[in-house]
Amino acid sequence: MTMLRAERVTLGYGKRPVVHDVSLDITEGGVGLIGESGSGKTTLARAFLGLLTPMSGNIWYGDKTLKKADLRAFRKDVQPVFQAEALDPRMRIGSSIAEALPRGDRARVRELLEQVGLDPDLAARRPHQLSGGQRQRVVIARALAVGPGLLILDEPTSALDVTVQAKILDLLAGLDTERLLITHNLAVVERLCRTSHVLFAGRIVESGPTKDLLAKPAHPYTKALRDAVPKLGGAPPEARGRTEAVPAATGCPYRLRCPIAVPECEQAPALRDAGGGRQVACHRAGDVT
Ligand SMILES: Nc1ncnc2c1ncn2[C@@H]1O[C@H](COP(=O)(O)OP(=O)(O)OP(=O)(O)O)[C@@H](O)[C@H]1O
Repeated sequence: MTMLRAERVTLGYGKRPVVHDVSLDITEGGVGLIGESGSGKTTLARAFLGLLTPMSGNIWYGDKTLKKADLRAFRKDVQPVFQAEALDPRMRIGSSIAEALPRGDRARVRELLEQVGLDPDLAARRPHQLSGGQRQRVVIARALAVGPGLLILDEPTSALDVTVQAKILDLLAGLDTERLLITHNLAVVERLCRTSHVLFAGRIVESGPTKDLLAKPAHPYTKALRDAVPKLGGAPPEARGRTEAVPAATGCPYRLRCPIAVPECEQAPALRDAGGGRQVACHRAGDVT
């Protein structure tokens, strides 16, 4: 079942588009948006939350566009999970969660704290009296308060150390709520997202089942992301192409960094079907391995 759908969405600030002609469905099993800083992940998430109106294209919620949807129902059903730093430092944890509940139901606050693996007595504390991992659990409890069908998570674990990260990922994996997850961390999408989309310079360059995409990337950028994951005790990742080059304004946006670019890449490749539920925008997709 598709909960939300972006249909040929272009997004920007002022007149400057930063996400170009993106189509994607939020389906069961978790959907990941992967890409480096500035690739447009947060911008796309803001559009899915109804906080940014597309310059063109539509966001569909069921059979209605967000412009026409019942926004009260939508706001209950689709909840953001913000970074833990967004918690009000002056408010007690219990009040922060109660604020999200109708009539500030205190018994429900305790239930929610238990659901995210926290001692309900922590409700009396303020955010600075909790660890980073505990704070992130509070943020998740707050998002779950209204019983959403979909969580939109922006780097939910990036501020945490690896062992705490793993516990938060276990918690998220155990929830029966759908999720759209934004991250630059491939291990996170591997754990939580059945399907992933790789964004580069505001364009989807590759999509497909996460496992297949990481096992056998069809786009050189996906491969570079995968190969850049540091391995403990391993050699540093091989530097390929010019990793610092800005995206090309014309043709394939990745071509200035791409180690296998050819003159044909001056023409922008379309996102095309690559079989097995995968799509890729690369003239050299067959040569990436
Ligand atoms: N409020 C804003 N006003 C103008 N430009 C913006 C605004 N927010 C983001 N941008 C620009 O839009 C582009 C995409 O930014 P976005 O935050 O969506 O990327 P991101 O992939 O989420 O990056 P990060 O991982 O660093 O959060 C960038 O070029 C950024 O400078």
